[in-house]
Amino acid sequence: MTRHDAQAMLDRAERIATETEVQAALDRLAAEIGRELAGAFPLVLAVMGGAVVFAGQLLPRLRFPLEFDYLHVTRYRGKTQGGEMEWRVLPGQNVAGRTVLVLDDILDEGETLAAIRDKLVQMGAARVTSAVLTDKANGLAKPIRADFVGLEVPDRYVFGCGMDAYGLWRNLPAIYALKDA
Ligand SMILES: O=P(O)(O)OC[C@H]1O[C@H](OP(=O)(O)OP(=O)(O)O)[C@H](O)[C@@H]1O
Ligand code: HPA
Repeated sequence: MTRHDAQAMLDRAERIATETEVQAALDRLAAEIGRELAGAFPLVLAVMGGAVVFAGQLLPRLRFPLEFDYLHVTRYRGKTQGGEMEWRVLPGQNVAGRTVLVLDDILDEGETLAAIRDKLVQMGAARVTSAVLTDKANGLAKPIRADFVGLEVPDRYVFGCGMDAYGLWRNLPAIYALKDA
């Protein structure tokens, strides 16, 4: 896709959450997470690459001791339909015995987060919790619920705030839905 195509995609998209709404959701999420996990010295794991913006904006709002690390798993790979799960970076061995907080940008069909939870449990995590910036209201019986949810998004392909559309626009501070999705 060219720079022109990328701009045209954004111009045709519908904004579904403003930057102000995203920032308010982050404030609320941080407060909720603090109430639940402040005393747990959690290991916070960002799911690369979609969680990069969410993690970067949430972490400075968490005012308690924690450790940070990341894992990388993908199943969309620049497409708008999920496929086979590909682990690129496994969680480190430091998860054993820990309370873990997984951060991801979106809970869609739930396959990715469920696989991460199963992996962390298998690796000996004492407790696995999760926070997602967005939860897609797609009516599916998802295999996992997130403990902390920033914003509900409609059943459309969304992008911005770390989420990509065809590999693009993770850098937007607001959330958009593709016109034709
Ligand atoms: O609930 P699901 O239907 O499993 O989808 C959610 C996952 O899909 C996206 O990752 P993607 O595979 O696009 O990789 P990315 O993080 O590099 O964008 C997103 O970051 C979540 O991890
Ligand atoms: O709607 C979406 N947008 C971006 N990434 C995603 N990964 C799963 N669903 C989505």
